[in-house]
Amino acid sequence: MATPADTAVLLTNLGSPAAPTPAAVRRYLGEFLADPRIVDLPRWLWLPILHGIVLRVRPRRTVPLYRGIWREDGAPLVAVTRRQAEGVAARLAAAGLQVQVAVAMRYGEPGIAETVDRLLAAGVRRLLVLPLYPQYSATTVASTFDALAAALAGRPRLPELHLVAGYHAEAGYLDALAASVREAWDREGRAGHLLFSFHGLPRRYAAAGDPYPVQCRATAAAVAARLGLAPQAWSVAFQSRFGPGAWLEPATEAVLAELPARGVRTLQVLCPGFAADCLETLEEIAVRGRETFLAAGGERFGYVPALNDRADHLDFLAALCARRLRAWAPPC
Ligand SMILES: C=CC1=C(C)c2cc3[nH]c(cc4nc(cc5[nH]c(cc1n2)c(C)c5CCC(=O)O)C(CCC(=O)O)=C4C)c(C)c3C=C
Ligand SMILES: [Fe+2]
Ligand SMILES: [Fe+2]
Repeated sequence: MATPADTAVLLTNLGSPAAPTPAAVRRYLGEFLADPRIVDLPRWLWLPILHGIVLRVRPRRTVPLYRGIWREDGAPLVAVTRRQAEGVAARLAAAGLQVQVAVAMRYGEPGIAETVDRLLAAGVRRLLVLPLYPQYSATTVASTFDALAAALAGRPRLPELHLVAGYHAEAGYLDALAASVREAWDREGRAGHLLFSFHGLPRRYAAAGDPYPVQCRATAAAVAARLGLAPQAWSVAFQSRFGPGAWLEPATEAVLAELPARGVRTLQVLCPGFAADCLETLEEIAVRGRETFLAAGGERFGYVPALNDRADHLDFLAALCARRLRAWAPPC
């Protein structure tokens, strides 16, 4: 079945600074951390802290980390998302679906507003938005929706919209994760433990009804079942804690420091919540996480890369889009 050419698929992800420089990191963090979905403190309290302290201090720490992961084609997260879009576009075309596939970042470039403007100017009347966050969170998926709504505000003519609000239990996603672990086992041997590390979240967001931690645990359990892992051979932890206050536990950093004392000498870490490798995986886990585990007495540490542009990942993402597009009744 052919879908009209006035249909577009928009793949979105979080975004990265435009360059690994203090000014670019400050600009990116300023946009990111001013999002009330990310930091829900009252504006009168948070904005002076953000501008007076965080944006002065944090770039000093993270610019060198971004420099360490930067590649010829820029920030890994953005470069990988572009490759994902190319792969999804090729697969949808091969399946007979005539759609444009575009990329936008929630923070930084290319922005959601400019991308939506461009698509609408090109005649797009139906927009399928796929935020590349497998586990739903208000901080990510709902924030993407907010940006989309802002981009459309005041327009006389809105497109039809479809938002994919997570895919944590989709078989194609879980199969690709399990395959990526099996390939790591073939490459470097099977470690004594598999740690599933997800990006963390303030505990009060989960208490207010964000299903994110429940979905993270469900994803991990489903992958562990596919791999036939015994209960003691895997566990879940949450990384990338930011600021004071209680975040989801256990913290990845603490688990990495404790595992050797619990008899785990060889470890592999999988980060299923990240559709593309980024600062939080390539630096926080693959570099700093490794150091923490080895310094605590661990002997072998392996980071299993994100699904990135693996063929099975792109097959799954394209199939997900195709299913939603085909179920979308033609406009009257
Ligand atoms: C209160 C702060 C933060 C919340 C809540 C949060 C949720 C959240 N983030 C991701 C995915 C990513 N986060 C990334 C970087 C990053 N995250 C925060 C803070 C919060 N995230 C900061 C300040 C940063 C920037 C880096 C730093 O200064 O430490 C990234 C990587 C970006 C990159 O450029 O590579 C991703 C991806 C999810 C999935 C999530 C909620 C579930
Ligand atoms: Fe984050
Ligand atoms: Fe981090």
